[in-house]
Amino acid sequence: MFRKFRSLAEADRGEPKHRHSRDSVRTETRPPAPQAGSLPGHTDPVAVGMATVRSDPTNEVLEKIRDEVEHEGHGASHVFVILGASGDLAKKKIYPTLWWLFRDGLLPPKTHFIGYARSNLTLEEVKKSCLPHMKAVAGEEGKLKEFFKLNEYVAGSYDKTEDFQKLNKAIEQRGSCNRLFYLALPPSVFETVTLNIKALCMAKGDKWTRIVVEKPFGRDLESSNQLSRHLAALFKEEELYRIDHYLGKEMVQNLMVLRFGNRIFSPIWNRENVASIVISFKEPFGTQGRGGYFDEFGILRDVMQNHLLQILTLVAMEKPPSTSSEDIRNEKVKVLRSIPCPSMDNVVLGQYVGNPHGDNETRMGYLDDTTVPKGSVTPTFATVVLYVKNERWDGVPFILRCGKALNERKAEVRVQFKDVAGDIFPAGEVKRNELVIRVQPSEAIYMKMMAKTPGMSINCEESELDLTYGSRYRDVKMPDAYERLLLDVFMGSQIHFVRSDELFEAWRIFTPLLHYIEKEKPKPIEYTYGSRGPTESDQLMTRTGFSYTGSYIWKSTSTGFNQ
Ligand SMILES: NC(=O)C1=CN([C@@H]2O[C@H](COP(=O)(O)OP(=O)(O)OC[C@H]3O[C@@H](n4cnc5c(N)ncnc54)[C@H](OP(=O)(O)O)[C@@H]3O)[C@@H](O)[C@H]2O)C=CC1
Ligand SMILES: O=C1O[C@H](COP(=O)(O)O)[C@@H](O)[C@H](O)[C@H]1O
Repeated sequence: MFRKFRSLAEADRGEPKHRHSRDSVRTETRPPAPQAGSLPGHTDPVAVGMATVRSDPTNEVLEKIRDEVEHEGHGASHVFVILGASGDLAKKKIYPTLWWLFRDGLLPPKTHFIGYARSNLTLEEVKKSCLPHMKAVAGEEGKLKEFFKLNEYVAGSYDKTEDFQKLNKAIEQRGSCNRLFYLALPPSVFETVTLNIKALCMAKGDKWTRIVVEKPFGRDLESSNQLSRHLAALFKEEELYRIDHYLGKEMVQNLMVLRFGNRIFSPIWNRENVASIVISFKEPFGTQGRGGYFDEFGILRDVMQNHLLQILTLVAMEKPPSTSSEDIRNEKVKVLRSIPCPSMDNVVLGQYVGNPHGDNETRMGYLDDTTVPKGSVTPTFATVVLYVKNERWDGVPFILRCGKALNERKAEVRVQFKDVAGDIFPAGEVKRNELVIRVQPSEAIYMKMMAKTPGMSINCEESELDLTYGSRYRDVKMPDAYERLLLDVFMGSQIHFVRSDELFEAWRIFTPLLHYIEKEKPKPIEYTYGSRGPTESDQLMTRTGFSYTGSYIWKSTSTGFNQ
């Protein structure tokens, strides 16, 4: 009755050959409930099957998980502490995510939530600020009330011992419990907060503590290493969960299955066949008053060094021996270690200016944002071409592109294949194949390919094999990236979290470029709000191996697709 599926915990233990149905997991081969204090690799009954929860059109899996949570929960209490509870991330992402997980019965029973921040707030005030983002609907009032009943708010500084003693007391009120600390905090208080957690708030006895860390993980190699050393002195690597929320996105997670679950791609996934790989991130809005934060980091640190580079590793890595987090992350690190720092010739930096013909918002350039320092040269757009110097990829450009205030919202991976050798068709008729994995919006995988024009003609035309999720998986509700990732933290799976050596390599690749920008302050190329970015970016892409013909026309036949 229930679909056969593997839980993330099973995957993380690297058990490729087990294909238990949910029932068999429960009745026959289910691993023992984790002992309190267990760390990654041990199955948490709560999380079993979470990867497919929202994919089941009939919600049977969801029901089943609820049932298991209720009847087979191993009994430990959990306290989830949100440090920085008064902030933007907490109200827009963390509280809403916890609410959705709670609402769907996916959290362990006896989970409590403690918000902690300097502001003197009441729980009622925290609730008021989060509610608009929680998307609760009519009929959920009772459940919502239950959720907030499990919440409390503690006001305290980020550096005083007595405040963390107070926090610890609040946690202890919940009895002996596993503790999760989510650091939704500015980097400036990171060190003092973690020192205080370690000194005063760790779980006792057989219970575990997990620390979830949000980016930025430093601002260059040196500062990141310093932070890593600091954290390593306090916590074990398996206690640290460095979030890159792109690793929680459906299509990013799908890369593994697409690549290693299909025979068809593996033989062509190499330098013999691939001309270029473009990994893009586009946003149609500017800094929207967040310019103060953004200006300190710029688009390279904000998006490219983390999200796009993480995607690159999943596209380029060799097949790991198993699906365990360590095996996967070992392969990702190998890819990063094969990437030399980019040369300035292979970099285009841009900054948006207002569109004089636009509306109020789009008329504003980056420098018109009052929170941005005057004359800032911080890039809001970047294209950087990287090369993976290994046997599989040597010479293939990995073109990373990201920008704010562009013409559309889009994140995608575009694998462009080489021209057909010995072409027998009229010159220019046959275009390159492309495999496009659209991460957002409206998830899709499509292969652009040549086909005979239907009918009496014998011409070739561009067409596609199209897996549009909106029509193929019409009733599926995709979980938000944070939902998957927070559940992973509860279950102790680190597959979708960044390990410290990955972080080291990511900063190694980008630090010389970042330092060059800081020192030399090259003026970024202006591009208009709402455009595709600087034309110099297209030129760089063409020069390094991407070919754009502009001839492809997509005809949507799907009713489920709404772009
Ligand atoms: N299942 C589905 O939902 C499917 C949807 N489609 C849709 O069809 C449309 C076209 O498909 P797409 O694959 O993008 O094909 P296109 O050939 O239109 O675009 C290919 C690539 O070329 C880039 N590009 C666009 N204009 C230029 C230019 N002037 N110079 C250089 N590069 C350029 C685009 O980048 P840039 O981002 O900069 O514009 C894009 O990366 C898209 O909206 C796509 O989402 C297609 C197939 C299936
Ligand atoms: O990490 C970040 O990501 C968001 C984009 O996330 P998405 O899930 O909406 O694609 C970006 O807006 C922000 O600047 C950056 O810090």
